[in-house]
Amino acid sequence: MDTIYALATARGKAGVAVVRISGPLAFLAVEKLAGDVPSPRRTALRVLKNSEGIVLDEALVICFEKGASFTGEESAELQLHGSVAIINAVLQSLSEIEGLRLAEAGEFTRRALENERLDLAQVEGLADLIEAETEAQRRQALKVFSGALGDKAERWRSSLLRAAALIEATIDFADEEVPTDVSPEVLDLISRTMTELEAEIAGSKMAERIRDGFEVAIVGPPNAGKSTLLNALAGREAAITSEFAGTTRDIIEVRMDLKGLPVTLLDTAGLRETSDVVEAIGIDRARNRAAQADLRVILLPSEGADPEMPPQEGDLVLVGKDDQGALSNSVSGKTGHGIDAMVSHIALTLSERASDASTAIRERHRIAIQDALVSMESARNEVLIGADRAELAAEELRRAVYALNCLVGRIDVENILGEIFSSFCIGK
Ligand SMILES: Nc1nc2c(c(=O)[nH]1)N(C=O)[C@@H](CNc1ccc(C(=O)N[C@@H](CCC(=O)O)C(=O)O)cc1)CN2
Ligand SMILES: Nc1nc2c(ncn2[C@@H]2O[C@H](COP(=O)(O)OP(=O)(O)OP(=O)(O)O)[C@@H](O)[C@H]2O)c(=O)[nH]1
Ligand SMILES: [Mg+2]
Repeated sequence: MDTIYALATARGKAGVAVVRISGPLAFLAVEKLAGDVPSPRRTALRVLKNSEGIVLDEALVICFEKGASFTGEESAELQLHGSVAIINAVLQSLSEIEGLRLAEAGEFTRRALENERLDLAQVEGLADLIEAETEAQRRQALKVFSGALGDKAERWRSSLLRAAALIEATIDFADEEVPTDVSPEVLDLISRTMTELEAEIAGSKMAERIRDGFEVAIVGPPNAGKSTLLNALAGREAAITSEFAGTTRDIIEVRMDLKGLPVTLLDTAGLRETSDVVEAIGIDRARNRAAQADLRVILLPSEGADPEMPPQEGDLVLVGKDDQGALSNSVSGKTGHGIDAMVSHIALTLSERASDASTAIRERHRIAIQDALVSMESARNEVLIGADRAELAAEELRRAVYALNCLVGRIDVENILGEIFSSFCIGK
């Protein structure tokens, strides 16, 4: 096993930079740079020197013994002054030590997985935790990182294994005079587990939304003030505005943290009949994207005007350009009137939906759970057909267990690891 090292903090100037080392030679590397190996898990202030005795930095050094570290391996941290030159000098010195090499992206976490410090779902939670930009994303990722999905999978798994064991027992004792009928208990175990899996699937779309962000589209006729409103929300001139109807053509996207929720706001072309070919393309795009968005803010040019798109549940229909707030349902990108109320409504609507989110946060999870459900459904049918189908029922249950094993990465890991770790940074 190689000993790996990497900068664990972001590149560039910073107060402190952390270099991580993990593997069998981690302590040796510390000894070469710091002169000794400080007591494990205690911060020690040391002067770091390279092999020629040149002082590189005064740093805090922490050693973690094998079996008691993030990776599970012998590891160490060098907490340096965060200067580019110091980081480069320290990384250079480490590279000169025989048996050490620079870590690949996510390699520390990969080792934590291999040493069973984390399961696969936790690794994915950790990836999301590092990516998290809003409060909702942080909470969701932390839940998965702390093992919530793995815990559930373990419960489902043991229910299915128990059902399989009950069935297998009847196969072994099929010759007995009065075999006990286990099917009610088996059916109950399967049904209850299926209900839980179905709930998990139902909430997974919402969990993916929290991960990737909600889309909120601003739609309405040309000149309603859509782009001005977007700019007001974004706090910058993201879209061109003008007094000419038909100014916006492409969809303009602005990513925002809306009261803790990740939201991509979409400004769209004003909807109208037009003979301008390019404008018509823009209007087509606007309609399609807006129809797919999680929520629409439909801007009307005046009170009582017909909405350009039929509002769906949760959509906001507002009259634009109402600078003084003369109307109750209105907004002005120019004066900011009504914007707070609008943002509150959007945040409330989306967070109500977000509360249905499950711990299955990725498509991979949803597919594994769906696979398990298909097998459980078949198992249930076999049990219902009768005792002579016991072997088939047990086989289907084993298949469902296999799918759950994939979910937490007990098996079939290698081919998905590459994809998962490609999103990690070096040093994690
Ligand atoms: N400086 C520093 N801060 C950090 C990390 C780190 O590696 N270094 N982390 C890294 O991502 C996170 C903390 N996660 C960690 C998880 C496990 C262990 C660890 O040593 N685990 C041992 C001992 C557990 C214990 O003492 O209770 C183990 O699991 O055996 C360390 C950090 C966030 N902050
Ligand atoms: N008084 C007032 N004028 C506004 C307001 N919002 C926009 N305007 C003006 O109305 C005109 C059109 O604004 P835009 O934001 O470009 O309108 P739009 O809905 O994006 O128009 P298209 O891109 O053509 O669909 C510009 O001259 C803006 O300055 C507002 O809240 N109050
Ligand atoms: Mg516009």
